Amino acid sequence: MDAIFTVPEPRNEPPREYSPGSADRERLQRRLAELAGAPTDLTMTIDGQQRMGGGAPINVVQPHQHRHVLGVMHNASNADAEAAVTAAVAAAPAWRAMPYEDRAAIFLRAADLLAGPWRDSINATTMLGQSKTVVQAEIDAACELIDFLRYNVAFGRKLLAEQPMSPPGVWNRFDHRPLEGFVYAITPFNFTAIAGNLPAAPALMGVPVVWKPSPTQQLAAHITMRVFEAAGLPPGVINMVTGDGLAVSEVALAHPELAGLHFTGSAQTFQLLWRTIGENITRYRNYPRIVGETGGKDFVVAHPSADADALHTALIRGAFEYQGQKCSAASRAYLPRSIWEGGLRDRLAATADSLTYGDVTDFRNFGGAVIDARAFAKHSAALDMIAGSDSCSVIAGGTCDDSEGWFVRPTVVECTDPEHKVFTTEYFGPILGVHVFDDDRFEDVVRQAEGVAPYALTGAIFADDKRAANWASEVLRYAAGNFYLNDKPTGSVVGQQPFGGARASGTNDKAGSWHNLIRWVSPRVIKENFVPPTDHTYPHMG
Ligand SMILES: NC(=O)c1ccc[n+]([C@@H]2O[C@H](COP(=O)([O-])OP(=O)(O)OC[C@H]3O[C@@H](n4cnc5c(N)ncnc54)[C@H](O)[C@@H]3O)[C@@H](O)[C@H]2O)c1
Ligand SMILES: N[C@@H](CCC=O)C(=O)O
Repeated sequence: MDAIFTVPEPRNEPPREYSPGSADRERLQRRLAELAGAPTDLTMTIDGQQRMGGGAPINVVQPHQHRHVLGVMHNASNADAEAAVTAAVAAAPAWRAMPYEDRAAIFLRAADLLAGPWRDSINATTMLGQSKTVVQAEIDAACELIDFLRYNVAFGRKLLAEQPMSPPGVWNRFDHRPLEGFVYAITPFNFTAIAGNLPAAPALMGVPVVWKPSPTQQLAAHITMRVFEAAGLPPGVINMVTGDGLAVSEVALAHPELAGLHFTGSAQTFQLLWRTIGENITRYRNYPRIVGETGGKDFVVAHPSADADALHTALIRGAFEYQGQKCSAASRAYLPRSIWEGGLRDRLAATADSLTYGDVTDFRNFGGAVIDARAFAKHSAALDMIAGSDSCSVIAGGTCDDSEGWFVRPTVVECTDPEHKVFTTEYFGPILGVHVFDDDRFEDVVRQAEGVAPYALTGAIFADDKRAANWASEVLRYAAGNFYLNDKPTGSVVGQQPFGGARASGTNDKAGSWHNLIRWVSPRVIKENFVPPTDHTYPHMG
Protein backbone atom coordinates (compact mmCIF):
# COMPACT_ATOMS: atom_id res chain seq x y z
CA MET A 1 0.00 0.00 0.00
CA ASP A 2 1.22 3.48 -0.79
CA ALA A 3 0.01 5.83 1.94
CA ILE A 4 1.23 7.76 4.96
CA PHE A 5 -1.15 6.58 7.62
CA THR A 6 -2.48 8.43 10.60
CA VAL A 7 -3.50 6.34 13.60
CA PRO A 8 -6.76 6.51 15.55
CA GLU A 9 -6.83 9.33 18.12
CA PRO A 10 -6.57 7.57 21.52
CA ARG A 11 -8.95 8.28 24.36
CA ASN A 12 -8.98 6.87 27.88
CA GLU A 13 -11.18 3.81 28.31
CA PRO A 14 -14.02 4.81 30.68
CA PRO A 15 -14.18 2.59 33.81
CA ARG A 16 -17.39 0.64 34.35
CA GLU A 17 -19.15 0.84 37.72
CA TYR A 18 -20.52 -2.68 38.34
CA SER A 19 -23.38 -1.32 40.46
CA PRO A 20 -25.71 -3.82 42.19
CA GLY A 21 -28.17 -5.32 39.70
CA SER A 22 -26.25 -4.12 36.61
CA ALA A 23 -25.72 -6.47 33.66
CA ASP A 24 -21.96 -5.77 33.81
CA ARG A 25 -21.82 -6.98 37.41
CA GLU A 26 -23.85 -10.12 36.77
CA ARG A 27 -21.73 -11.11 33.77
CA LEU A 28 -18.50 -10.55 35.71
CA GLN A 29 -19.81 -12.57 38.66
CA ARG A 30 -20.56 -15.50 36.35
CA ARG A 31 -17.01 -15.35 34.97
CA LEU A 32 -15.56 -15.20 38.50
CA ALA A 33 -17.48 -18.36 39.40
CA GLU A 34 -16.33 -20.18 36.25
CA LEU A 35 -12.66 -19.30 36.76
CA ALA A 36 -12.70 -20.14 40.45
CA GLY A 37 -14.42 -23.45 39.68
CA ALA A 38 -11.75 -25.27 37.69
CA PRO A 39 -7.94 -24.84 37.93
CA THR A 40 -6.25 -23.55 34.78
CA ASP A 41 -3.12 -25.10 33.23
CA LEU A 42 -0.80 -22.11 33.22
CA THR A 43 1.27 -22.85 30.16
CA MET A 44 4.24 -21.05 28.69
CA THR A 45 3.82 -19.79 25.11
CA ILE A 46 6.93 -20.25 22.99
CA ASP A 47 6.88 -19.71 19.22
CA GLY A 48 3.09 -19.75 19.38
CA GLN A 49 2.96 -23.15 21.12
CA GLN A 50 1.55 -23.61 24.61
CA ARG A 51 3.40 -26.05 26.84
CA MET A 52 4.22 -26.51 30.50
CA GLY A 53 7.60 -25.41 31.84
CA GLY A 54 10.16 -28.13 32.55
CA GLY A 55 10.88 -27.17 36.18
CA ALA A 56 9.14 -27.45 39.54
CA PRO A 57 5.38 -26.85 39.81
CA ILE A 58 4.01 -23.64 41.37
CA ASN A 59 0.38 -23.13 42.42
CA VAL A 60 -1.46 -19.86 41.85
CA VAL A 61 -3.91 -19.39 44.72
CA GLN A 62 -6.47 -16.80 45.80
CA PRO A 63 -4.58 -14.60 48.29
CA HIS A 64 -7.81 -13.96 50.25
CA GLN A 65 -8.46 -17.73 50.47
CA HIS A 66 -5.04 -19.26 50.10
CA ARG A 67 -6.12 -22.90 50.12
CA HIS A 68 -8.03 -22.32 46.88
CA VAL A 69 -5.81 -23.19 43.90
CA LEU A 70 -6.63 -21.33 40.68
CA GLY A 71 -4.00 -22.86 38.45
CA VAL A 72 -0.66 -24.56 38.22
CA MET A 73 2.46 -23.54 36.28
CA HIS A 74 5.96 -25.01 36.15
CA ASN A 75 9.17 -23.06 36.45
CA ALA A 76 10.76 -22.49 33.06
CA SER A 77 14.01 -24.46 32.76
CA ASN A 78 17.21 -23.44 30.99
CA ALA A 79 16.02 -25.41 27.95
CA ASP A 80 12.68 -23.55 27.97
CA ALA A 81 14.52 -20.24 28.15
CA GLU A 82 16.80 -21.25 25.27
CA ALA A 83 13.71 -22.13 23.22
CA ALA A 84 12.05 -18.78 24.03
CA VAL A 85 15.14 -16.76 23.10
CA THR A 86 15.65 -18.78 19.91
CA ALA A 87 12.00 -18.20 18.91
CA ALA A 88 12.27 -14.46 19.56
CA VAL A 89 15.50 -14.08 17.61
CA ALA A 90 14.08 -16.12 14.71
CA ALA A 91 10.91 -13.99 14.62
CA ALA A 92 12.84 -10.70 14.45
CA PRO A 93 13.45 -10.25 10.69
CA ALA A 94 9.84 -10.81 9.62
CA TRP A 95 8.42 -8.85 12.56
CA ARG A 96 10.54 -5.76 11.99
CA ALA A 97 9.82 -5.95 8.25
CA MET A 98 6.08 -5.73 8.98
CA PRO A 99 4.96 -2.10 8.50
CA TYR A 100 4.34 -0.15 11.70
CA GLU A 101 0.65 0.23 10.85
CA ASP A 102 0.19 -3.54 10.70
CA ARG A 103 1.98 -4.11 14.00
CA ALA A 104 -0.08 -1.28 15.48
CA ALA A 105 -3.32 -2.81 14.21
CA ILE A 106 -2.60 -5.98 16.21
CA PHE A 107 -2.25 -4.02 19.47
CA LEU A 108 -5.26 -1.79 18.71
CA ARG A 109 -7.27 -4.93 18.12
CA ALA A 110 -6.00 -6.37 21.41
CA ALA A 111 -7.20 -3.17 23.12
CA ASP A 112 -10.66 -3.53 21.62
CA LEU A 113 -10.83 -7.22 22.54
CA LEU A 114 -9.98 -6.29 26.12
CA ALA A 115 -12.56 -3.50 26.11
CA GLY A 116 -15.22 -5.92 24.84
CA PRO A 117 -15.28 -9.72 24.81
CA TRP A 118 -12.23 -10.33 27.04
CA ARG A 119 -12.98 -7.67 29.67
CA ASP A 120 -14.66 -10.00 32.15
CA SER A 121 -11.89 -12.59 31.86
CA ILE A 122 -9.05 -10.12 32.42
CA ASN A 123 -10.89 -8.51 35.35
CA ALA A 124 -11.93 -11.81 36.93
CA THR A 125 -8.43 -13.33 36.75
CA THR A 126 -6.95 -10.14 38.23
CA MET A 127 -9.50 -10.14 41.05
CA LEU A 128 -9.05 -13.79 41.93
CA GLY A 129 -5.31 -14.16 41.42
CA GLN A 130 -4.12 -10.77 42.72
CA SER A 131 -6.91 -10.10 45.24
CA LYS A 132 -8.11 -6.87 43.65
CA THR A 133 -11.59 -5.52 44.25
CA VAL A 134 -13.68 -4.94 41.17
CA VAL A 135 -12.85 -1.22 40.97
CA GLN A 136 -9.12 -1.87 41.36
CA ALA A 137 -9.23 -4.59 38.69
CA GLU A 138 -11.26 -2.43 36.31
CA ILE A 139 -8.91 0.59 36.47
CA ASP A 140 -5.87 -1.67 36.04
CA ALA A 141 -6.55 -4.81 34.01
CA ALA A 142 -9.19 -3.31 31.75
CA CYS A 143 -8.76 0.47 31.48
CA GLU A 144 -5.02 0.99 32.00
CA LEU A 145 -3.99 -1.94 29.83
CA ILE A 146 -6.34 -0.79 27.05
CA ASP A 147 -4.96 2.75 27.40
CA PHE A 148 -1.34 1.56 27.24
CA LEU A 149 -2.06 -0.30 24.01
CA ARG A 150 -3.96 2.55 22.34
CA TYR A 151 -1.76 5.45 23.46
CA ASN A 152 1.46 3.63 22.61
CA VAL A 153 0.29 3.25 19.03
CA ALA A 154 -0.23 7.02 18.79
CA PHE A 155 3.07 7.84 20.57
CA GLY A 156 4.95 5.36 18.37
CA ARG A 157 3.52 6.99 15.25
CA LYS A 158 4.69 10.42 16.46
CA LEU A 159 8.13 9.01 17.17
CA LEU A 160 8.43 7.59 13.66
CA ALA A 161 7.38 10.96 12.23
CA GLU A 162 10.27 12.68 14.04
CA GLN A 163 12.78 13.60 11.29
CA PRO A 164 15.92 15.76 11.02
CA MET A 165 16.06 18.99 8.97
CA SER A 166 17.21 18.99 5.36
CA PRO A 167 18.92 21.98 3.67
CA PRO A 168 18.51 22.53 -0.10
CA GLY A 169 20.03 19.76 -2.19
CA VAL A 170 20.02 17.18 0.60
CA TRP A 171 17.39 14.91 2.16
CA ASN A 172 18.17 13.74 5.70
CA ARG A 173 16.08 10.99 7.20
CA PHE A 174 15.75 9.04 10.41
CA ASP A 175 15.22 5.31 9.99
CA HIS A 176 13.90 4.40 13.46
CA ARG A 177 15.25 0.85 13.43
CA PRO A 178 13.86 -1.64 15.93
CA LEU A 179 16.66 -2.81 18.24
CA GLU A 180 18.56 -5.85 16.95
CA GLY A 181 17.87 -8.97 18.99
CA PHE A 182 15.23 -9.47 21.67
CA VAL A 183 13.95 -7.63 24.73
CA TYR A 184 13.62 -9.44 28.05
CA ALA A 185 10.47 -8.18 29.85
CA ILE A 186 10.13 -9.06 33.54
CA THR A 187 6.91 -7.94 35.20
CA PRO A 188 5.54 -7.46 38.73
CA PHE A 189 2.54 -9.00 40.47
CA ASN A 190 0.59 -5.88 41.25
CA PHE A 191 -0.58 -4.48 37.91
CA THR A 192 -1.99 -6.56 35.05
CA ALA A 193 -1.64 -3.43 32.90
CA ILE A 194 2.10 -3.13 33.56
CA ALA A 195 2.54 -6.86 32.94
CA GLY A 196 0.88 -6.53 29.52
CA ASN A 197 2.54 -3.25 28.58
CA LEU A 198 6.13 -4.30 29.22
CA PRO A 199 6.20 -6.93 26.45
CA ALA A 200 3.76 -5.02 24.19
CA ALA A 201 5.72 -1.73 24.03
CA PRO A 202 8.97 -3.12 22.54
CA ALA A 203 6.97 -5.52 20.35
CA LEU A 204 4.98 -2.59 18.91
CA MET A 205 8.26 -0.88 18.02
CA GLY A 206 9.36 -4.03 16.16
CA VAL A 207 11.43 -5.97 18.72
CA PRO A 208 10.47 -9.54 19.72
CA VAL A 209 10.24 -10.29 23.42
CA VAL A 210 10.81 -12.97 26.02
CA TRP A 211 8.24 -12.17 28.74
CA LYS A 212 8.53 -13.50 32.29
CA PRO A 213 5.47 -12.51 34.37
CA SER A 214 5.36 -12.70 38.15
CA PRO A 215 4.17 -16.15 39.30
CA THR A 216 1.48 -14.51 41.44
CA GLN A 217 0.13 -12.62 38.40
CA GLN A 218 0.31 -15.62 36.07
CA LEU A 219 -3.44 -16.25 35.86
CA ALA A 220 -4.14 -12.80 34.37
CA ALA A 221 -0.91 -12.96 32.32
CA HIS A 222 -2.21 -16.20 30.78
CA ILE A 223 -5.32 -14.33 29.61
CA THR A 224 -3.27 -11.38 28.34
CA MET A 225 -1.25 -13.78 26.18
CA ARG A 226 -4.48 -15.29 24.78
CA VAL A 227 -5.70 -11.77 23.91
CA PHE A 228 -2.47 -10.97 22.02
CA GLU A 229 -2.91 -14.22 20.05
CA ALA A 230 -6.58 -13.49 19.36
CA ALA A 231 -5.52 -10.10 18.02
CA GLY A 232 -3.28 -11.80 15.45
CA LEU A 233 0.18 -11.55 17.02
CA PRO A 234 2.46 -13.85 14.99
CA PRO A 235 4.19 -16.78 16.76
CA GLY A 236 7.55 -15.94 18.32
CA VAL A 237 6.96 -12.20 18.73
CA ILE A 238 6.08 -12.43 22.43
CA ASN A 239 7.27 -15.61 24.11
CA MET A 240 5.91 -16.05 27.62
CA VAL A 241 7.85 -18.18 30.11
CA THR A 242 6.55 -19.02 33.58
CA GLY A 243 7.91 -19.24 37.11
CA ASP A 244 10.56 -17.55 39.22
CA GLY A 245 12.73 -16.52 36.26
CA LEU A 246 16.06 -17.70 37.69
CA ALA A 247 16.80 -20.14 34.87
CA VAL A 248 15.44 -17.68 32.30
CA SER A 249 17.83 -14.99 33.47
CA GLU A 250 20.78 -17.38 33.34
CA VAL A 251 20.10 -17.80 29.63
CA ALA A 252 18.62 -14.45 28.57
CA LEU A 253 21.03 -12.14 30.40
CA ALA A 254 24.05 -13.97 29.01
CA HIS A 255 22.77 -14.08 25.43
CA PRO A 256 24.61 -12.07 22.73
CA GLU A 257 21.28 -10.98 21.21
CA LEU A 258 19.95 -9.36 24.41
CA ALA A 259 18.86 -5.95 23.15
CA GLY A 260 17.14 -4.65 26.25
CA LEU A 261 15.68 -5.30 29.67
CA HIS A 262 12.18 -3.97 30.34
CA PHE A 263 11.64 -4.43 34.04
CA THR A 264 9.16 -3.37 36.71
CA GLY A 265 9.48 -4.70 40.25
CA SER A 266 11.56 -4.14 43.34
CA ALA A 267 14.76 -2.09 43.39
CA GLN A 268 16.64 -5.11 44.77
CA THR A 269 15.71 -7.34 41.82
CA PHE A 270 16.47 -4.57 39.32
CA GLN A 271 19.90 -3.97 40.82
CA LEU A 272 20.69 -7.69 40.63
CA LEU A 273 19.66 -7.81 36.95
CA TRP A 274 21.62 -4.65 36.09
CA ARG A 275 24.71 -6.07 37.84
CA THR A 276 24.39 -9.30 35.86
CA ILE A 277 24.18 -7.35 32.60
CA GLY A 278 27.30 -5.42 33.65
CA GLU A 279 29.14 -8.66 34.33
CA ASN A 280 28.19 -9.97 30.86
CA ILE A 281 28.86 -6.72 29.02
CA THR A 282 31.46 -8.11 26.61
CA ARG A 283 29.12 -10.86 25.43
CA TYR A 284 26.53 -8.68 23.75
CA ARG A 285 26.33 -7.62 20.12
CA ASN A 286 24.83 -4.26 21.24
CA TYR A 287 24.83 -2.52 24.61
CA PRO A 288 21.46 -3.57 26.06
CA ARG A 289 18.96 -0.81 26.84
CA ILE A 290 18.04 -1.05 30.52
CA VAL A 291 14.63 0.26 31.56
CA GLY A 292 13.51 -0.41 35.10
CA GLU A 293 10.71 1.09 37.19
CA THR A 294 11.04 0.08 40.82
CA GLY A 295 9.93 0.84 44.38
CA GLY A 296 8.72 3.90 46.21
CA LYS A 297 8.35 5.46 49.62
CA ASP A 298 5.70 7.88 48.55
CA PHE A 299 4.86 10.92 50.63
CA VAL A 300 1.94 13.18 51.43
CA VAL A 301 2.90 16.53 52.97
CA ALA A 302 0.18 18.83 54.26
CA HIS A 303 0.53 22.56 54.84
CA PRO A 304 -1.53 24.09 57.69
CA SER A 305 -3.75 25.65 54.98
CA ALA A 306 -4.71 22.19 53.62
CA ASP A 307 -8.33 21.07 53.28
CA ALA A 308 -8.66 18.40 55.98
CA ASP A 309 -11.51 16.54 54.25
CA ALA A 310 -9.59 16.17 50.99
CA LEU A 311 -6.48 15.15 52.95
CA HIS A 312 -8.39 12.48 54.88
CA THR A 313 -9.79 10.90 51.70
CA ALA A 314 -6.44 11.05 49.91
CA LEU A 315 -4.67 9.33 52.82
CA ILE A 316 -7.25 6.54 53.07
CA ARG A 317 -7.39 5.90 49.34
CA GLY A 318 -3.72 6.58 48.70
CA ALA A 319 -2.46 4.33 51.49
CA PHE A 320 -5.02 1.52 51.67
CA GLU A 321 -6.52 0.86 48.24
CA TYR A 322 -5.24 -2.46 46.94
CA GLN A 323 -3.83 -3.11 50.42
CA GLY A 324 -1.10 -0.50 49.88
CA GLN A 325 0.45 -2.67 47.13
CA LYS A 326 0.88 0.11 44.60
CA CYS A 327 4.37 1.44 44.02
CA SER A 328 2.67 4.85 44.25
CA ALA A 329 0.93 4.17 47.58
CA ALA A 330 1.15 6.85 50.27
CA SER A 331 3.32 5.25 52.92
CA ARG A 332 4.57 8.34 54.80
CA ALA A 333 2.62 11.45 55.72
CA TYR A 334 3.81 14.70 57.27
CA LEU A 335 0.88 16.44 58.93
CA PRO A 336 0.59 19.76 60.80
CA ARG A 337 -0.41 19.51 64.44
CA SER A 338 -3.35 21.92 64.03
CA ILE A 339 -5.00 19.61 61.48
CA TRP A 340 -3.98 16.40 63.24
CA GLU A 341 -5.23 17.39 66.66
CA GLY A 342 -8.14 19.31 65.14
CA GLY A 343 -9.83 16.02 64.23
CA LEU A 344 -7.84 14.29 61.49
CA ARG A 345 -6.18 11.86 63.90
CA ASP A 346 -9.46 10.44 65.21
CA ARG A 347 -11.15 10.48 61.84
CA LEU A 348 -8.28 8.71 60.08
CA ALA A 349 -8.16 6.06 62.80
CA ALA A 350 -11.93 5.52 62.69
CA THR A 351 -12.05 5.28 58.89
CA ALA A 352 -9.05 2.93 58.72
CA ASP A 353 -10.62 0.69 61.37
CA SER A 354 -13.91 0.64 59.44
CA LEU A 355 -12.40 -0.58 56.14
CA THR A 356 -13.49 -4.12 55.31
CA TYR A 357 -10.93 -6.48 53.80
CA GLY A 358 -12.02 -9.94 52.70
CA ASP A 359 -12.99 -12.06 49.72
CA VAL A 360 -12.94 -9.74 46.70
CA THR A 361 -15.80 -11.62 45.06
CA ASP A 362 -17.96 -10.06 47.78
CA PHE A 363 -18.28 -6.65 46.12
CA ARG A 364 -19.00 -4.92 49.45
CA ASN A 365 -15.36 -5.21 50.58
CA PHE A 366 -12.99 -2.24 50.34
CA GLY A 367 -9.96 -4.49 49.87
CA GLY A 368 -8.59 -8.02 49.74
CA ALA A 369 -5.49 -9.78 51.03
CA VAL A 370 -1.80 -9.11 50.44
CA ILE A 371 -0.32 -11.10 47.63
CA ASP A 372 1.45 -14.05 49.25
CA ALA A 373 2.98 -15.62 52.35
CA ARG A 374 6.28 -13.79 51.78
CA ALA A 375 4.56 -10.38 51.72
CA PHE A 376 2.49 -11.33 54.76
CA ALA A 377 5.63 -12.32 56.69
CA LYS A 378 7.31 -9.02 55.75
CA HIS A 379 4.32 -6.96 56.90
CA SER A 380 3.88 -9.00 60.05
CA ALA A 381 7.57 -8.44 60.95
CA ALA A 382 7.18 -4.70 60.25
CA LEU A 383 4.16 -4.53 62.57
CA ASP A 384 6.15 -6.33 65.31
CA MET A 385 9.05 -3.90 64.82
CA ILE A 386 6.66 -0.93 65.04
CA ALA A 387 4.97 -2.31 68.17
CA GLY A 388 8.39 -2.56 69.84
CA SER A 389 9.50 0.92 68.85
CA ASP A 390 9.44 3.64 71.53
CA SER A 391 9.00 6.51 69.09
CA CYS A 392 5.92 4.94 67.41
CA SER A 393 2.32 4.56 68.47
CA VAL A 394 -0.19 2.61 66.42
CA ILE A 395 -3.43 4.55 66.07
CA ALA A 396 -5.24 2.10 63.76
CA GLY A 397 -4.70 -1.52 62.74
CA GLY A 398 -1.39 -3.10 63.68
CA THR A 399 -2.69 -6.67 63.36
CA CYS A 400 -2.71 -9.41 60.74
CA ASP A 401 -4.17 -12.87 60.28
CA ASP A 402 -3.25 -15.55 57.73
CA SER A 403 -5.64 -18.30 58.79
CA GLU A 404 -7.87 -17.99 55.66
CA GLY A 405 -6.14 -15.42 53.51
CA TRP A 406 -3.08 -13.18 53.94
CA PHE A 407 -4.88 -10.29 55.64
CA VAL A 408 -3.12 -7.27 57.09
CA ARG A 409 -5.25 -4.60 58.75
CA PRO A 410 -4.79 -1.05 57.43
CA THR A 411 -2.34 0.45 59.86
CA VAL A 412 -1.68 4.07 60.78
CA VAL A 413 1.38 4.58 62.94
CA GLU A 414 2.39 7.93 64.40
CA CYS A 415 6.16 8.28 64.81
CA THR A 416 7.99 11.16 66.45
CA ASP A 417 11.36 10.26 64.88
CA PRO A 418 11.24 11.40 61.21
CA GLU A 419 14.23 9.17 60.42
CA HIS A 420 12.49 6.03 61.66
CA LYS A 421 12.47 3.05 59.25
CA VAL A 422 8.75 3.57 58.80
CA PHE A 423 9.66 6.68 56.75
CA THR A 424 12.44 5.09 54.70
CA THR A 425 11.66 1.40 54.01
CA GLU A 426 9.21 0.25 51.33
CA TYR A 427 6.95 -2.36 53.00
CA PHE A 428 4.57 -2.51 50.03
CA GLY A 429 1.59 -3.11 52.28
CA PRO A 430 -1.15 -1.17 54.10
CA ILE A 431 1.14 0.62 56.56
CA LEU A 432 1.07 4.42 56.72
CA GLY A 433 3.70 6.23 58.84
CA VAL A 434 2.66 9.68 60.11
CA HIS A 435 4.98 12.39 61.39
CA VAL A 436 3.16 15.26 63.10
CA PHE A 437 4.89 18.65 63.18
CA ASP A 438 4.28 22.02 64.79
CA ASP A 439 2.70 24.28 62.16
CA ASP A 440 5.62 26.71 62.04
CA ARG A 441 8.05 23.89 61.12
CA PHE A 442 6.54 23.20 57.66
CA GLU A 443 9.68 24.24 55.76
CA ASP A 444 12.04 22.16 57.95
CA VAL A 445 9.82 19.13 57.54
CA VAL A 446 9.63 19.44 53.75
CA ARG A 447 13.43 19.72 53.54
CA GLN A 448 13.85 16.64 55.73
CA ALA A 449 11.25 14.60 53.81
CA GLU A 450 12.98 15.44 50.50
CA GLY A 451 15.94 13.13 50.97
CA VAL A 452 15.27 10.85 53.92
CA ALA A 453 14.24 7.86 51.75
CA PRO A 454 16.29 6.60 48.80
CA TYR A 455 13.25 6.56 46.48
CA ALA A 456 11.72 9.31 44.32
CA LEU A 457 8.57 7.90 42.76
CA THR A 458 5.39 9.75 43.80
CA GLY A 459 4.49 12.45 46.28
CA ALA A 460 1.71 14.89 47.09
CA ILE A 461 1.36 18.31 48.65
CA PHE A 462 -1.91 19.44 50.20
CA ALA A 463 -2.14 23.22 50.59
CA ASP A 464 -4.65 25.93 49.83
CA ASP A 465 -1.87 28.51 50.22
CA LYS A 466 -0.49 28.60 46.67
CA ARG A 467 2.79 30.26 47.69
CA ALA A 468 3.50 27.45 50.15
CA ALA A 469 2.58 24.83 47.54
CA ASN A 470 4.92 26.39 44.97
CA TRP A 471 7.78 26.60 47.46
CA ALA A 472 7.35 22.93 48.43
CA SER A 473 7.09 21.91 44.79
CA GLU A 474 10.51 23.49 44.12
CA VAL A 475 12.17 21.90 47.17
CA LEU A 476 10.67 18.51 46.26
CA ARG A 477 11.46 18.80 42.54
CA TYR A 478 13.69 15.72 42.48
CA ALA A 479 11.86 13.80 45.22
CA ALA A 480 9.11 12.45 42.95
CA GLY A 481 8.70 11.63 39.24
CA ASN A 482 4.92 11.95 39.66
CA PHE A 483 3.97 14.89 41.85
CA TYR A 484 0.45 15.79 42.90
CA LEU A 485 -1.02 19.02 44.23
CA ASN A 486 -4.14 18.47 46.35
CA ASP A 487 -4.56 14.90 45.13
CA LYS A 488 -3.55 11.44 46.29
CA PRO A 489 -0.24 10.12 44.95
CA THR A 490 -1.80 7.04 43.27
CA GLY A 491 -3.96 6.48 40.22
CA SER A 492 -1.97 7.90 37.31
CA VAL A 493 -3.79 7.70 33.99
CA VAL A 494 -2.05 6.84 30.70
CA GLY A 495 -1.73 9.87 28.44
CA GLN A 496 -2.44 12.21 31.37
CA GLN A 497 0.22 11.45 34.00
CA PRO A 498 2.96 9.34 32.35
CA PHE A 499 4.40 7.29 35.19
CA GLY A 500 7.85 6.69 36.70
CA GLY A 501 10.40 7.94 39.17
CA ALA A 502 14.15 8.41 39.55
CA ARG A 503 16.74 7.81 42.29
CA ALA A 504 16.17 4.25 43.64
CA SER A 505 12.74 4.24 41.98
CA GLY A 506 14.04 3.54 38.52
CA THR A 507 15.22 4.91 35.21
CA ASN A 508 12.12 7.12 34.87
CA ASP A 509 11.43 6.18 31.26
CA LYS A 510 7.71 6.92 31.79
CA ALA A 511 5.62 3.89 30.86
CA GLY A 512 2.92 4.73 28.34
CA SER A 513 4.77 7.60 26.68
CA TRP A 514 7.19 8.21 23.82
CA HIS A 515 9.99 8.46 26.43
CA ASN A 516 9.61 4.72 26.90
CA LEU A 517 9.12 3.77 23.24
CA ILE A 518 12.26 5.61 22.17
CA ARG A 519 14.30 3.09 24.19
CA TRP A 520 13.30 0.27 21.81
CA VAL A 521 14.58 1.87 18.61
CA SER A 522 18.10 2.56 17.39
CA PRO A 523 17.96 5.31 14.78
CA ARG A 524 19.94 5.21 11.57
CA VAL A 525 20.44 8.57 9.86
CA ILE A 526 20.42 8.59 6.09
CA LYS A 527 21.84 11.57 4.17
CA GLU A 528 21.01 11.62 0.47
CA ASN A 529 22.87 14.20 -1.60
CA PHE A 530 20.92 15.16 -4.74
CA VAL A 531 23.86 16.93 -6.41
CA PRO A 532 27.14 15.59 -4.94
CA PRO A 533 30.26 17.82 -5.40
CA THR A 534 32.54 16.90 -8.28
CA ASP A 535 35.57 19.07 -7.33
CA HIS A 536 37.61 18.25 -4.20
CA THR A 537 39.24 21.74 -3.88
CA TYR A 538 38.02 24.64 -1.68
CA PRO A 539 37.85 28.40 -2.54
CA HIS A 540 40.57 29.31 0.00
CA MET A 541 43.02 27.18 -2.01
CA GLY A 542 42.95 29.90 -4.72
N1 LIG B 1 7.77 2.07 39.56
C1 LIG B 1 6.78 1.37 39.04
O1 LIG B 1 6.21 1.71 38.01
C2 LIG B 1 6.32 0.11 39.73
C3 LIG B 1 5.11 -0.46 39.35
C4 LIG B 1 4.71 -1.63 39.98
C5 LIG B 1 5.48 -2.20 40.98
N2 LIG B 1 6.64 -1.61 41.34
C6 LIG B 1 7.47 -2.18 42.40
O2 LIG B 1 7.49 -3.60 42.28
C7 LIG B 1 7.66 -4.19 43.55
C8 LIG B 1 6.58 -5.21 43.78
O3 LIG B 1 6.56 -6.16 42.76
P1 LIG B 1 7.15 -7.61 42.93
O4 LIG B 1 6.97 -8.06 44.35
O5 LIG B 1 6.59 -8.43 41.84
O6 LIG B 1 8.70 -7.32 42.69
P2 LIG B 1 9.91 -8.37 42.60
O7 LIG B 1 11.15 -7.60 42.38
O8 LIG B 1 9.87 -9.34 43.72
O9 LIG B 1 9.57 -9.22 41.29
C9 LIG B 1 9.42 -8.59 40.03
C10 LIG B 1 9.60 -9.62 38.95
O10 LIG B 1 10.96 -10.03 38.93
C11 LIG B 1 11.01 -11.45 38.88
N3 LIG B 1 12.34 -11.87 39.31
C12 LIG B 1 12.90 -11.80 40.54
N4 LIG B 1 14.18 -12.24 40.47
C13 LIG B 1 14.41 -12.57 39.17
C14 LIG B 1 15.52 -13.06 38.43
N5 LIG B 1 16.70 -13.33 39.01
N6 LIG B 1 15.38 -13.28 37.11
C15 LIG B 1 14.21 -13.05 36.49
N7 LIG B 1 13.13 -12.58 37.12
C16 LIG B 1 13.23 -12.33 38.44
C17 LIG B 1 9.82 -11.86 39.71
O11 LIG B 1 9.48 -13.22 39.51
C18 LIG B 1 8.79 -10.91 39.15
O12 LIG B 1 8.32 -11.36 37.91
C19 LIG B 1 7.58 -3.05 44.56
O13 LIG B 1 8.89 -2.69 44.93
C20 LIG B 1 6.91 -1.94 43.76
O14 LIG B 1 7.17 -0.65 44.23
C21 LIG B 1 7.08 -0.48 40.73
N1 LIG C 1 0.59 3.81 37.98
C1 LIG C 1 0.03 3.37 39.22
C2 LIG C 1 1.01 2.65 40.09
C3 LIG C 1 1.76 1.52 39.48
C4 LIG C 1 2.62 0.87 40.49
O1 LIG C 1 2.29 -0.03 41.19
C5 LIG C 1 -0.48 4.56 40.03
O2 LIG C 1 -0.24 5.70 39.64
O3 LIG C 1 -1.10 4.34 41.05
